[in-house]
Formats: sequence, C-alpha cells, structure tokens
Amino acid sequence: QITLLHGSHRVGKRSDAAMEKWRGYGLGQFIHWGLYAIPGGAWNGKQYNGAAEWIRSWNGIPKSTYDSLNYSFNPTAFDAKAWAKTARQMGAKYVTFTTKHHDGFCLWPSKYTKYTVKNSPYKKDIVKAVVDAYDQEGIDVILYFSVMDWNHPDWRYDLKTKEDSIAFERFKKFTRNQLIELLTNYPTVKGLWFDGTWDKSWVKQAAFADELETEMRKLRPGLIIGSRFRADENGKRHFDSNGVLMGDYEQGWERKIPAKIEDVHGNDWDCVMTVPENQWGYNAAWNGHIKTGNELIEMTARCVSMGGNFVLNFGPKGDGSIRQEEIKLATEIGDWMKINQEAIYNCEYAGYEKQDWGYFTKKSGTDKIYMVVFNVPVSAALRIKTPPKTIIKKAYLLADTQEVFSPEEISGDEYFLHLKKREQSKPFVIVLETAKAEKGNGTKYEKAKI
Ligand SMILES: COc1ccc([C@H]2[C@H](O)[C@H](O)[C@H](C)N2C)cc1
Repeated sequence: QITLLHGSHRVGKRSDAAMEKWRGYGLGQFIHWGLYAIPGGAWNGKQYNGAAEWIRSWNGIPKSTYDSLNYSFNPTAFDAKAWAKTARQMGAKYVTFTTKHHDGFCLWPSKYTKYTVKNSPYKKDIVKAVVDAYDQEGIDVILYFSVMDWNHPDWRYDLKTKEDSIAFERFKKFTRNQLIELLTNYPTVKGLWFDGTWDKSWVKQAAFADELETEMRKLRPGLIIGSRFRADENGKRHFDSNGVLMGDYEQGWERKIPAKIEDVHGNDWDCVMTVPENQWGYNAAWNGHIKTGNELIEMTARCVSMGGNFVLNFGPKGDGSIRQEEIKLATEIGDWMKINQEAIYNCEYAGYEKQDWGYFTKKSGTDKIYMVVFNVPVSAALRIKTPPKTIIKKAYLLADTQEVFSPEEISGDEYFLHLKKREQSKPFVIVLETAKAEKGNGTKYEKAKI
C-alpha cells in the first residue's frame, strides 16, 4: 500500500440507493450520435471500414470540411420520444448518450463554445430532448462526455512546452465549465460516462481531475462516475497504484466481456457493446459479423451472471432515424425480455459453478436462482452444482410455472434437471427456489451416509 493523494477514495462497492439501482439495471442502451452520422463512414463516395465516429481522424479526410458539418446538421427525422420507446421496448433500464464525442461537437447549446447544435440548422437542445423523453419512459440517463476535444484550440495530446501548459489550463477550465453546465442543465441525469481520457495531457491532471470529480459529486449527490475519468498521481488509470478501482464501477469492458467471475475483482462494471465488430457512430456499410438477437441476449445474461450490466450501442443516422437492423434487434431482445426479464433485472452473481448449458443469476436479496439456458446438452440433463448447505425447494420454467422439475441428486450438492425433449429456438429460464439447510449440508446424499 503506497500513500496516494489522488487514487481511489473508496474500497469496495458503493452501498447507497443510487448505486444499488444502477447495479440492478442489467440491460442498457448506448447511443452514439453526432456529426459523424452525416458521412456515415464514407467520404467522397469512398466507404471506409474504421469506426465511423473517428472518421475526422482518418488520413485523407479534410478536417476543416468535417468541422463545417455543423452547418449541415439538420436531423429532420430526430424524435427522442421514438428513441425512448425503442429503448423501452427492448427492456433497457438506462441509456448512455453522447453529449460531445471526440470531434468536440456539442449536442447541447453550451455557453462555452460556438461548436454546438445551436450553430446548426437544427438549433434545438438535443440533450434536453433525450433526457426528457427517456425520463418520461422511466429510463435513467447517463451522459457520455469525451474529455479529448479535437475542435477546441486549447486541446493538447501532451504538454511539451510552456505554451502547451498555458493552453491546457484554459482547456481544463473549459472542461470543468461544460461538466458543471451539463449537471446544472440536466439535473435528473444519474451519471457521467467519460471517454477520451487516455492522453498524457489529461493523465497528468490527477489533482485537477480528482478535485473536479469531488466537485461534481457534491453538486449531484449520488452521481455515478466510472473508472475511466481520472488517473492517479502516478498516471494509473482504472485501477490506482494500489490496484484499487477508481470511480464507482469498472469501465474497461469495451466490446469485451469478462471470461470468468474472478476477472471482475468483486467490482461493479458495465460492458459496452457494438452490433458490428467496431462501429459506434452510424456507418452506412455494416461489414463483417453483425451480432444476432440471440447472441446479444446471451451477452446480456453472461454479464448479469457476473454482476455487470450489458449496454448495447445504437448509432442513429444523420437524419435522426434509427436503422432498421437496430430496430429489429431491439424488438427481438425486447420480446425475450418481456418473458424472462425477472432473471435479468436486479439480479447478481449467484455463486454457482458455471455450467456449459448457460448462466446462473440470482435475484438480489433473495435465494431465488435463475438458470438462463442457451445450450441444451444431448442428454437433456442440466447439471447444477449448488453452494454447500443449499436445498432446492422448487424448480420450474419461468415462462410456464406449471412445468415443474424434480432435481435428481447425483452427488453431494450436485443435481440433474431432466428436460423433456423439446425444440429450443430461444433461450429459456428455469427458476430454482432454494433455501439454506439448517443442519448437515442439505443434500439427501448426506442423509444416505448417516
Ligand atoms: C483508441 O481506441 C479507441 C478510443 C476511443 C474509442 C471510443 C469509441 O469512439 C466509442 O465512443 C467508445 C465507447 N470509446 C471507447 C474507441 C476506441
């Protein structure tokens, strides 16, 4: 343990109500929208394969021409209420929305720069429209904010000269002003999702970022900020120099999911995921593998089974409409969630040994276990290895509670659930109502030995 002034200020999970609610979301929506949605991954008729929201940074793209896209931003099909309905239909409990991505274009009328939606044909406050629409649907809002800002003259990648430092001091004030502005304009938002914080210039600002995080938390008690906002005074990010998680949850799972429970180190975490391999902003040409509804349902169950949230990204088009492929996925996931949401919302790591057929989740604060089944074995027997002293009182299909199972005990704390032969086209959930055994270890097997 080394002494740190600007490391993590908390060990272990937050236990307040705001974080408990966040922990129980299970499924969220990410929305990447901005000027990059206008070119949609193409420029002068040439389609590029990189992440479309990074097009300004690619070779051959005239930066000043890109920067002038604010004068053509007029999303006539933008309808925040329709977006929120799609999210509700999918079963998302929260949305993370890009207020400003790396290109610096602000989707709210910030007082601190001209590079905002106010100076576009559209004019209106998009962040407000999204916050209000999602609030009305009962879906919590988290604001995505990129510290790195390619448009701002005082942004620096590193601080090499005195001039750099003078400019960056102005940039730090600008960043603080925008963050206080967002938290003031949109007081109902539950958190901030930071990005663009890996460059040396920002990593060197441990004290400033620490103070700013403290100021934001004071302004908005309960505010949720992940591990990506700030580095400690040794430049350590996500985990400080003592290996303690920075911020309220681990934000490192970008387009990847932990392989096993040990990899989450007992922390809260979210996984943010794209539908194609790597497109956050709208790209007209989706190439490579496009994830299916079943794949995304499995990722959701996998994240929840290890105590995390799964956040699926949508990249609306330049006109503000959501592409058909994403609507279709939201509908498919939503149809499944309507039947099985009990196994996802307010659930956590069950402490059961992972089995090949799928994932265990546990309803927080109860002994109710869910088996989210994806791969029925040829034996049609689902193996269950319970923690010691566990009694399985009842086992039944969530979608049809009349379909009851009697677990066959095969050894101490180990059972088979025998499924009737059935065709499985969608994952399904089996509920285990369990209890702690008073004496012994609660299995018939144990009694047999006595
Ligand atoms: C350098 O590699 C990066 C940097 C930033 C990203 C950004 C994406 O544009 C998107 O906003 C994602 C959430 N974020 C990590 C992705 C890859």
